[in-house]
Amino acid sequence: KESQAEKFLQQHMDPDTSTVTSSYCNEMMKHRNRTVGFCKPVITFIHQPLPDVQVICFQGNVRCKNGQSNCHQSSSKMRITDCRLKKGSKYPKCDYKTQQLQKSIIVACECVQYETVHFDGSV
Ligand SMILES: Nc1ncnc2c1ncn2[C@@H]1O[C@H](C(=O)NS(=O)(=O)C[C@H]2[C@@H](O)[C@H](n3ccc(=O)[nH]c3=O)O[C@@H]2CO)[C@@H](O)[C@H]1O
Repeated sequence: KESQAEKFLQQHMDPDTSTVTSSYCNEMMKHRNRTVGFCKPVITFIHQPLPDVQVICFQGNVRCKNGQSNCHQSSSKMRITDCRLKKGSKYPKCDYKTQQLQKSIIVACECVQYETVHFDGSV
């Protein structure tokens, strides 16, 4: 069974892509088998080297959306792509809008290895 940290990498990391095409999200959601069983409403992919993301666990500590206090906000903007489910798309035809952005991101970190385990949002 993959750990939360491995799941985060699988679900959110794409360091090798710098610019995306309009079909990026639909392709990624298929390749990363993120559309198993239902269409996830929002998924963000991060186009930064892994160390740039792991260091966020040592940056601004902020409250998570779920009230936990182990979220951290990146002190610099990150190159990301937001994939948002288009209205009216029905599983298994999950149709996503691709939006490339540069924003500060908020992730949750596990205190043990200080690994990113959850994407909380971007601001
Ligand atoms: N503080 C914590 N500390 C430790 N663990 C924590 C904590 N909080 C949750 N987990 C765990 O994380 C796991 C998980 O997958 N949570 S998830 O909410 O579904 C992820 C969201 C995110 O993937 C995506 N999204 C959302 C916005 C956006 O801009 N971009 C974007 O991609 O949508 C999803 C739903 O919002 C789950 O096991 C939960 O228990």
